[in-house]
Amino acid sequence: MTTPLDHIRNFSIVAHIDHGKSTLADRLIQLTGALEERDMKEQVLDSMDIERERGITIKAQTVRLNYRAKNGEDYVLNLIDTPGHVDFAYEVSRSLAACEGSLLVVDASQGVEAQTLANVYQAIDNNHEIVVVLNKVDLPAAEPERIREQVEEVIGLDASNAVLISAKTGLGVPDVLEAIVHQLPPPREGDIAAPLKAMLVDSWYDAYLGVIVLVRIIDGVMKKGQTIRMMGTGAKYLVERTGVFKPARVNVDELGPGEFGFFTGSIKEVADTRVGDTITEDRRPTAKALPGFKPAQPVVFCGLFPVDAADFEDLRAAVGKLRLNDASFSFEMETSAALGFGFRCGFLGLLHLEIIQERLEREFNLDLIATAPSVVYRMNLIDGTTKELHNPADMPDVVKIDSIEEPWIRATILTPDDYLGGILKLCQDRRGIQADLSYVGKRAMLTYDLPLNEVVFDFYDRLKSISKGYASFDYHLTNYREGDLVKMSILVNDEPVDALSMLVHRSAAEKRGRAMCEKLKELIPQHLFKIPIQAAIGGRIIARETVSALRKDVTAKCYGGDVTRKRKLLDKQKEGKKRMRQFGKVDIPQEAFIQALKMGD
Ligand SMILES: Nc1nc2c(ncn2[C@@H]2O[C@H](COP(=O)(O)OP(=O)(O)OP(=O)(O)O)[C@@H](O)[C@H]2O)c(=O)[nH]1
Repeated sequence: MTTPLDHIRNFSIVAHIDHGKSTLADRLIQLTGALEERDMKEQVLDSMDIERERGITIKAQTVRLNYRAKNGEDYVLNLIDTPGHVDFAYEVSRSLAACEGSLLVVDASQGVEAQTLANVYQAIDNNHEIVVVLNKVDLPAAEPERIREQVEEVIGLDASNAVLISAKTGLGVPDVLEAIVHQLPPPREGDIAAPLKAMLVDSWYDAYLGVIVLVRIIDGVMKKGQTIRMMGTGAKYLVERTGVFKPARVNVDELGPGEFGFFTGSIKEVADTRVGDTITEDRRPTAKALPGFKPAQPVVFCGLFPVDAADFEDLRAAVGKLRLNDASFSFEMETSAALGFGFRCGFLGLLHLEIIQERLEREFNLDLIATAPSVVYRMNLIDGTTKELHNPADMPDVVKIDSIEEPWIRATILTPDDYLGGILKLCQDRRGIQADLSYVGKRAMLTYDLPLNEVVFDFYDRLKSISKGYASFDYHLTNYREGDLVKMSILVNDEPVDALSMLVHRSAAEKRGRAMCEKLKELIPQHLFKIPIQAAIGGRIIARETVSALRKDVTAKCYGGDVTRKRKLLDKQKEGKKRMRQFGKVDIPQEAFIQALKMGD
């Protein structure tokens, strides 16, 4: 039996990272009895280990909560989880498009932050009703009244009904459930007699069931035995199972208007499902498809190579597996003169890159070398064509290039006033153009336009260190702009190392070249000969360092017959070698490829 529309509430939780979204979600699940206490692992929504360890949420999930309100009525509350990090802003936007309301969680000791703003504006853009939740009122530093005013002043939301809670102790959380029922609207439309119309919200691969597709039903019903059609791709599938997450998977007979749930059918790959696509019944299709979404585009690319060339096939299998569950991660084979066979991989951002790299190393036990992350450049060629460049090594001959365009972002940074000077300098050094500066209480809110290429390396780390962790940051891509960009090559022992080449702005080339050479000098161990390290643009050397030659044998110290000691030292040396790659005659440690890019400006 399906639930009447006016007894359904579909909502998400939007918040700045660490303001307590997952803790609140856990509490709501617990209070509505969706999980037995003993099954209640901390943060059940963040199912993957890495997510739990890092305390971030990657995959948007949804949970059905059954709630008997104080008025005695039974409601179905669907909580749609959204990730909080900027790299996954796209997933946030599509989850929001599938529901009618949001809980805006703000840490009452911290106040409004950059991602609070970015996420709540997206909810407002999706016509959401919003319940303001001020969390962490148990903390001595909490100032709920001040933060309530701040929310009204900065975001322009009415916060007079704000719910004051501690997700940690549980204080006030029952009021959140009442607020969901009384302040958020039921689904706006939904005709059970109409042809099936459902939105494809998400999909992922499950080892037992194959591809699981999360849907939001708009009209009609979805049930086992139906042949459904994906209107965007035209593909047809037989529905084998329908169900909901509580958060454990539970089969149901059918899904009706306004409801969230999943279905399975013999869908082979996640790539066969397009998020935002409209699903209808093949026999009786709906007349009009939903507007749909643009697919998430990778914005950062890097090469991933096995340290040991013999691991290439394992790497191929591993990236294939990861891709099954993450359509926003892309890869294609790449060969590098320096690193051999590997893959050029595309990511939504740097965090996404780090997560994938970590999963490959940890879950698949691979030792990897990641090359310099690069953004996607547009090359306008003299012959009138335009080429997208994902890899600096593929840069066309300069004489063929008319102009190069690079992606720009608009960044919002909130920071205590004390650190403003340092942050302005950082943005200026990264070719930023200031668009606005205003104040949110005692904090400065900075808006900057920046080239993405200057942000992908270590902008976020630098921002955090300059502001001692107090500044918050969010960005979105805006447009492509022409830039005076050149390809800088790095030569080690006179051999170009293609994996270290990068595009840089001409004005920054020398500084960056020098910094790279200095860093590499520290990272490359001494050999028995002198190793020159050079940075070059075309044939012109712009920076140079030398690793001096090593004279002594490490074992020379162990005179006499202490064989074990000698063996230990040699083993240690071997251990150190494991994560090195040989280039010509030179061993370069794995970490050099990422470390060399971190500039201490
Ligand atoms: N004192 C106190 N701490 C809280 C409260 N709610 C959450 N926390 C803590 O704040 C930290 C962040 O909470 P999370 O629920 O992981 O935050 P989140 O917003 O889900 O973070 P992401 O999933 O990374 O976006 C955790 O260490 C929580 O234990 C609260 O009411 N009081």
